[in-house]
Amino acid sequence: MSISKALTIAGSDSGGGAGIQADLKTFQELNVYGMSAITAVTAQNTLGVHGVFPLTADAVVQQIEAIGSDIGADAIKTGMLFNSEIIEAVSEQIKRFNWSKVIVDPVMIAKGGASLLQDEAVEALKNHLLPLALVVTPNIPEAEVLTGLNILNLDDRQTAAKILHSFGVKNVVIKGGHAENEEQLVDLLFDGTEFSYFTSERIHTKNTHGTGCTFAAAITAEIAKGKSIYHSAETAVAFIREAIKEDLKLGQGHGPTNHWAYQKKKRGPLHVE
Ligand SMILES: Nc1ncnc2c1ncn2[C@@H]1O[C@H](COP(=O)(O)OP(=O)(O)OP(=O)(O)O)[C@@H](O)[C@H]1O
Ligand SMILES: Cc1ncc(CO)c(N)n1
Repeated sequence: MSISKALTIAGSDSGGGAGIQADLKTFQELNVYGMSAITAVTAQNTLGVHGVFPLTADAVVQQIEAIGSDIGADAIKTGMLFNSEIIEAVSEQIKRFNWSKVIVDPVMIAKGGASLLQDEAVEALKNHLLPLALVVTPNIPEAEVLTGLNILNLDDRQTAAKILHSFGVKNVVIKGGHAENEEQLVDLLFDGTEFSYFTSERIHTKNTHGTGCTFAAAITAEIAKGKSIYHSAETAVAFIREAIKEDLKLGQGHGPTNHWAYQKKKRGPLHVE
C-alpha cells in the first residue's frame, strides 16, 4: 500500500488543540502519514499561552533534513515559525529538497493575544517563505499585517488576496472566522485569476482553539493526496465545520475542536468502551 505523507513544521501546543498536535491529528484522520519538525515548545492550555521556548534554527533544520533525506514528504505545512532565523532556515530546506506543495499558515498571535511570531519576522515571511508557497492561509488580522491593509469588508479581502498573490504565493485563502459581526462566514480562495467563496453559518461556541491550524492541516493532507486546491479547501471547510460543531467541551477557556468529528459523520458513530 502506498500512503501519502505530510510534514508539519510548527510549534507544539501542550494542550493538544493547535500546532503540531492539531496537524498530526488532522493528517491521521484524513489518511495521511504525519511527520513533524518542531520549531518551538509552548506551555499552553485552553486558558492561554503560559510559556514559549523556541528551538534553535539548527535544531529545526536537522529535523527537516532527517525527514527529507529518508522518508520524504508529499506536502509540507508550516505553522508557528517564531523568528526570522527559523523562517530563513526552513525556506532553505524547502528549496534544497525541491518541495513544491508547501502550505504556509502564517501564524502570528494565539487567541489569548500571545505572540507566536516576532515582529521582525514578518518581512522574512514575505520575502523568503511566501514566494515558495503553493497556498497561504491567513486569518483576517494576519492578512492585514502582511498587506498593510485595513480589512473591513469582502472587497478589502479581495484586494488583500491580490497583494498576497503578488508576493509570489500561487493560491491565497483568507479565512473568515475573525469577521465577528458576520453570521455567514466566508473563506475566500484566490488562484491568481479567479475568486471562489466557501460560505457557512457561524457556529456559536467558545471552543475554537486551533481552528486555523486544523483547517490548514486538512488542506495539506488533501494536497498530499494529489487533490486540487479547490477540492482541498472544500474538504478543509467541511472538516473544520464538523470539528467546531461537535466540540469536546474540554478545559475552562477556549477548548479544542473535535478532530474525530468529520470522519465520524462519514462512517457513523464509533463504539467507544
Ligand atoms: N465560529 C465558527 N463557526 C464556523 N466556522 C468557523 C468559526 N470560527 C472559525 N471558523 C472556520 O474555521 C476556519 C479557521 O478560521 P479562523 O479565521 O478562525 O482561523 P484562525 O484565526 O487562523 O484560527 P486560530 O485561532 O487557530 O489561529 C475557517 O474555515 C473559518 O471559516
Ligand atoms: C503552537 C501553536 N501554534 C499555532 C497556534 C494558533 O492557533 C497556537 N495557539 N499554538
